[in-house]
Amino acid sequence: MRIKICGIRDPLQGQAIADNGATALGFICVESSPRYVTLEQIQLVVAKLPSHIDKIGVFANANPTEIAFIANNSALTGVQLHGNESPEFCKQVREILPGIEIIKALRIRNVEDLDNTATFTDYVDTLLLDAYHPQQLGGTGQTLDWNILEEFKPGRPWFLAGGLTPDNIASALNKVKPNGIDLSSGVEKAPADKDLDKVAKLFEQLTVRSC
Ligand SMILES: O=C(O)c1ccccc1NCC(=O)[C@H](O)[C@H](O)COP(=O)(O)O
Repeated sequence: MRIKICGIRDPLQGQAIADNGATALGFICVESSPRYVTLEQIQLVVAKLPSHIDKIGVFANANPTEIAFIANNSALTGVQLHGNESPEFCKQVREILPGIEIIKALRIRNVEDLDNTATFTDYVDTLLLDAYHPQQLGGTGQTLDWNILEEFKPGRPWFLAGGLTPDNIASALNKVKPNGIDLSSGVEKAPADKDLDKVAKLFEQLTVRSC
């Protein structure tokens, strides 16, 4: 299973989280977020990471040229579109960035929102399901309704996100069978300042489950 830890800013924290077993790290390229990172900060983190770690830039309603500039200049392996991007927009980004994983994040309120994920299947590599919050796009710490996800089998691999923590990850994975998980505030001391003890506890929980 893929394990993505999002909202990384500090190079040493990024390295430690990768050493713990994360398969992907996420960088928030959304200026209004308290986890925002500049291109230069991403470059410093990426320089410390092994090549097998996926490096994902998170954007929201950004210009495709800006997305491509950051992706190409920081060796990102993927971009996560976390705003109101349309399937057509995802297709455009995929054409501009061939060879880069395109992840579409969708904020799920109900079964209708879940059904809407099918409109993206042909235009993205991966889906990410996050909780809905009326004011914030992501990193909210809110969980979505796992009950409606029990039978969710989209035509693309998918990440479960939204309010996951070392304390609830086992319950989430008992109900839901995603291809990956994504955590941010559940393993933080403060926005973009990751708590390495919580990260270690997360991996302990995941190891216990896989035994
Ligand atoms: O984390 C942010 O601040 C953020 C801001 C704007 C768009 C997306 C953002 N985060 C995207 C992520 O992938 C988070 O990991 C995801 O929302 C889950 O966050 P959390 O509920 O805190 O685990």
